[in-house]
Amino acid sequence: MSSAPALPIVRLPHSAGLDLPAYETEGAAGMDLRAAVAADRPLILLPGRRALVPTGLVFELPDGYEGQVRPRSGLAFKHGVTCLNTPGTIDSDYRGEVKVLLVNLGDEEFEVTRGMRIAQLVVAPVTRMRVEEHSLAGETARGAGGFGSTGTS
Ligand SMILES: O=c1ccn([C@H]2C[C@H](O)[C@@H](COP(=O)(O)OP(=O)(O)OP(=O)(O)O)O2)c(=O)[nH]1
Ligand SMILES: [Mg+2]
Repeated sequence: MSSAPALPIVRLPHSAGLDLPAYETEGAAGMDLRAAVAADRPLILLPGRRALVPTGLVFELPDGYEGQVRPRSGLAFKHGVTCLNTPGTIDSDYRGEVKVLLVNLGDEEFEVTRGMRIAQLVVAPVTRMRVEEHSLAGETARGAGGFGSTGTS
């Protein structure tokens, strides 16, 4: 990982003392993001409700990359807690605090505590295209078929 591109991160006061996002294993694709809620005020996520959870961090993603905020499968499996807008998109020119939009799809309330690993950030290259308007779409074998047009067997 020493040759990996640098990801500059600015820490906001409310994430003081929290571990920075980190890859938990050698081959992990995502670095886990931690909740920067107050230690004495955990966030209670009632069933069916959503909340924007602060990370207390500003990312300066290098030009040509995006951040994808993705759910953690453990939280989803054990508690029904996931990211509502998955994957959340962090633009390389975004200089605000990265937040995680959690939703509780389970049937019990869920407590988000300070430092809890609530989501993971995957950094991916972005391809941007120049949009050109045309009057006719080129022909292909598929044509307009979709939504199961090729059958199930
Ligand atoms: O899970 C997320 C998704 C987005 N963002 C931040 C970073 C991103 O660059 C910005 C805008 O996100 P997006 O483009 O998805 O939201 P929008 O509704 O289109 O807002 P905008 O009009 O600001 O682009 O919000 C987060 O912190 N967490
Ligand atoms: Mg947008």
